[in-house]
Amino acid sequence: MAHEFSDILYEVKGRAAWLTINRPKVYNAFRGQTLEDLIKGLHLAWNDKNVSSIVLTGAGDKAFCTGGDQSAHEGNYDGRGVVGLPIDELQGLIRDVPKPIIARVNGFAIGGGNVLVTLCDLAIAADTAKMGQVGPKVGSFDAGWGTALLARVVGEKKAREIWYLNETYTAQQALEMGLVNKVVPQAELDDAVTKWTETLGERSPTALAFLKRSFNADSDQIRGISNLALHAVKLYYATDESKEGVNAFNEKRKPDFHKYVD
Ligand SMILES: CC(C)(COP(=O)(O)OP(=O)(O)OC[C@H]1O[C@@H](n2cnc3c(N)ncnc32)[C@H](O)[C@@H]1OP(=O)(O)O)[C@@H](O)C(=O)NCCC(=O)NCCSC(=O)c1cc(O)c2ccccc2c1O
Repeated sequence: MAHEFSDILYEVKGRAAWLTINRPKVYNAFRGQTLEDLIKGLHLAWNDKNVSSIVLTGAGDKAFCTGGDQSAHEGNYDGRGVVGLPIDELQGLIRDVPKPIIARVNGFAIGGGNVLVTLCDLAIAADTAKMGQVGPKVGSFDAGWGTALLARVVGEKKAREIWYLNETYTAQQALEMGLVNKVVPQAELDDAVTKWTETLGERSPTALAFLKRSFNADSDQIRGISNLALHAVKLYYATDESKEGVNAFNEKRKPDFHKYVD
């Protein structure tokens, strides 16, 4: 059965559903509709008995996902939900789908894109991929999954460095800090991902589902911090300080936050 989406591609290959964010002109940044499509696609994959694992990726070779679409961000984003994006629903769903989700990191994974990698069960990166957080540079923050779960994955000092300094890390550095499981040459990315989806297709789905739930149970209180932080971000987005970050990115200049120091 063909499924119509505007912002993603949905394809079942073997026993895996591949969800590809298809907005290469904005480096696969997401707007409200992109998240609606991803949510629908994940539900499709969850309910498809032929699907035993899910691949999340971005179109082209430049970007996996660069987070919220800054051109669709005027105080709030352009969709539904607390900040105009059903981001809490998508992030929760990535954890709730009882099937392993592999991030196929084909390029930049920045901001909310990096949070998606953090949330996925597994991640394989092309050697050309680059990862990082930009929140304090662009007037945003994704606290909860973006911070507390990241700290579990890479360690607290590293997570603080990533969020405070906003450097861009290579795929090899991401591997060393435990943010991705494997790095392969870009030309071998699809083969590496397919090999893992084939292996997962041979494993007991019920055992995998129990394992995923058990890993989740240990960190699920972070969901509460995420929900709380989303409301904090909504208040922050209404400030001139946050708007300076968004405007600076869209105007391709450095932000000037000096006057906001308390
Ligand atoms: C990814 C980059 C580091 C690439 O830099 P580079 O210099 O190589 O290229 P350009 O900057 O010129 O980008 C090329 C091209 O793509 C457009 N683009 C890139 N990212 C975005 C984006 N996110 N939105 C819109 N457009 C984007 C860029 O404008 C260029 O277009 P041209 O037409 O001019 O060619 C660098 O681009 C970068 O740092 N991008 C990320 C910018 C960003 O601000 N991302 C959002 C961060 S905030 C966020 O993601 C976020 C998401 C959430 O879901 C949240 C949920 C809850 C709370 C907070 C959240 C949150 O903060």
